[in-house]
Amino acid sequence: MNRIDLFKKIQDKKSFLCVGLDTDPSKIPSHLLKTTDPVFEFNKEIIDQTAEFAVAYKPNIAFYEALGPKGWESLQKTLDYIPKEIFTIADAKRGDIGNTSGLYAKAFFETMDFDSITVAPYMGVDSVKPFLEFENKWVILLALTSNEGSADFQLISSQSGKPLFQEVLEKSSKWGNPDNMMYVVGATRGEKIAEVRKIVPEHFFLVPGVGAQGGSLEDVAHFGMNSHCGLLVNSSRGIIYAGNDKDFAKLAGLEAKKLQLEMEKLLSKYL
Ligand SMILES: O=c1ccn([C@@H]2O[C@H](COP(=O)(O)O)[C@@H](O)[C@H]2O)c(=O)[nH]1
Repeated sequence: MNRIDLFKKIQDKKSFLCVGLDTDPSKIPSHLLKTTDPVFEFNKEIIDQTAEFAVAYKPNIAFYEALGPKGWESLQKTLDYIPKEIFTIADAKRGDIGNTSGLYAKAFFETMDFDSITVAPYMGVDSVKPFLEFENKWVILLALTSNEGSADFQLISSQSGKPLFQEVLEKSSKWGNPDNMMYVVGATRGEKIAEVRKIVPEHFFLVPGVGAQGGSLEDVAHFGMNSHCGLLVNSSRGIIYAGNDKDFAKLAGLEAKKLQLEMEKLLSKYL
């Protein structure tokens, strides 16, 4: 899916919602625990109830790999179940020396058919480029993350006097282009989102941190939206754990709808 297709989906659905599939077995409602694959059954019901409101799904890979081979199987089944027109993100935060990155890319883009993967920029150009060699696939590079610890490195001044996240954006935006690279920018970063937008006006941002982490959707749109929307805003726990009984998926659908309606208003306000 290219940037224009993604924008079209956003316009059609009046939504830039990404639903995070951070499926924790300890939070799965008890009636599903007797099925052969509770993680997949949970995801399936969540997808059924939220697909109408979402333009992307983001399974966080940690939740699946922690379960061993069975977890990878649940992940693959989940990926296969997501409707083909919805953008998929492997939130894996990979990146290593070139030949190893190449195999991470093969794992997520070929063995599994994700549209995109999150990548850490710390090891530099040769760790990121192998992911960019896959046609119609996207790298989503960590730029300014939503967690408190992001200040430890991302906000410190580099040799040039600029904060490190600015160096990451300026340098990495030359490795790819707005049609194969996005950036992770936390919803908790407020006005700093505008600083990121100034450096990379055309790129999409994947924005985690609304919902459970308390980031403001209004601020994200105000500081981050561009003429193609340029935003995929993720909520994981706030949606998928809206309920914990037999009606969990219905409640998740209602949460997704609530966010979609807010997004619809923001799209007509800023576009
Ligand atoms: O800066 C970042 C980068 C990634 N994440 C991930 O997004 C989701 C957020 O989950 P919520 O439950 O909506 O808080 C989760 O998978 C994180 O690992 C992030 O939060 N911040």
